[in-house]
Amino acid sequence: MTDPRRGPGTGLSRPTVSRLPGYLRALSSLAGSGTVRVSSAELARLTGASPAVLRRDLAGLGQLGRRGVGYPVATLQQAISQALGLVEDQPVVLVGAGHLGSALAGYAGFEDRGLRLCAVLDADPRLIGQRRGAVVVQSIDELEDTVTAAAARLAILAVPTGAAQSVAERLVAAGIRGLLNFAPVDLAVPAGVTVRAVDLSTELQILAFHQAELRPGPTGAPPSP
Ligand SMILES: NC(=O)c1ccc[n+]([C@@H]2O[C@H](COP(=O)([O-])OP(=O)(O)OC[C@H]3O[C@@H](n4cnc5c(N)ncnc54)[C@H](O)[C@@H]3O)[C@@H](O)[C@H]2O)c1
Repeated sequence: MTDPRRGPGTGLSRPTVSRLPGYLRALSSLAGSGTVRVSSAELARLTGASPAVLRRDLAGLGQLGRRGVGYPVATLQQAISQALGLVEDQPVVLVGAGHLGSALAGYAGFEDRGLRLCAVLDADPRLIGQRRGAVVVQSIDELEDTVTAAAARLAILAVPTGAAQSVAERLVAAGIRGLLNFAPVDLAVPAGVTVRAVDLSTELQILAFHQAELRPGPTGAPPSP
C-alpha cells in the first residue's frame, strides 16, 4: 500500500517536501550573498528547522554534505530544485484576474522559485486584453488550448466560490495536476490531482486561538484546557 505521507513520485515524505521550499529560499539568499558552503546548523538556524530534522530531510536527497565541511550551496540548491521538479521553469496558469488574481500576477517572486506564470484567464470580457504582470488576460474560453499549449500542470484558482469547482474540473480535464485554491470551498478532484488551499481567514483564526491560549484567565491564571 502507498504511504499517504509520501509525496507523489518521490521517496520523500510530505512533511519533508513541505520544508524543502524553505531550505531553497534560504539557499538562494546565501548564494546571492556569495556563500559557497553552509553547515546544517546554520541552514537550520536560517529556516527555523531543527538541525536533526534538516539533516534527515537532506539525507533523502543523496550524499550531499560532509561532516565538518557542510553542504555545497549550489549543489544543494540543484538537488532540492530537482526533487521539487523545478529544474526547468514550471508553467503556471492563473484563473481569475480580479483583486487577488491581479495581485498574484504582479508578484515578481515566482520566477526566482522555478515557476513561470504563463497565462491569466478570466470570464469578464472587460478584463480580456488587459495586462496582469508579464501576461495579457485571456478569455476563459481559451482555457483548454492554453493549458495544452503551455503543457501546464499547475494552476492557481482566484475565482469566486460559485465558479471554483467547475473551473477546477475544466483545468483538470485539460491536464492540470496541482491546484492552488484561494476560493473558500473544498474542491472535489480525482485521484492524482493535488489541491493546496490557501485561506488567510483560517490562518488568522489559528493565530487568534493561540493568542487566546496565551491570554490569562479572569483570575490571572492561564485558561484551563
Ligand atoms: N484565500 C484567501 O485568503 C483569500 C483572500 C482573498 C480572496 N479570496 C478568494 O479568492 C477569490 C477571488 O477573490 P477576489 O477578491 O479577487 O474576487 P474578484 O471578484 O475581485 O475577482 C474574481 C475574478 O474571477 C472572475 N471569474 C468569475 N467567474 C469566473 C469563471 N467561471 N471563470 C474565470 N473567471 C471567473 C471574475 O470575472 C473576477 O475577475 C474569491 O473566491 C475569494 O473568496 C481568498
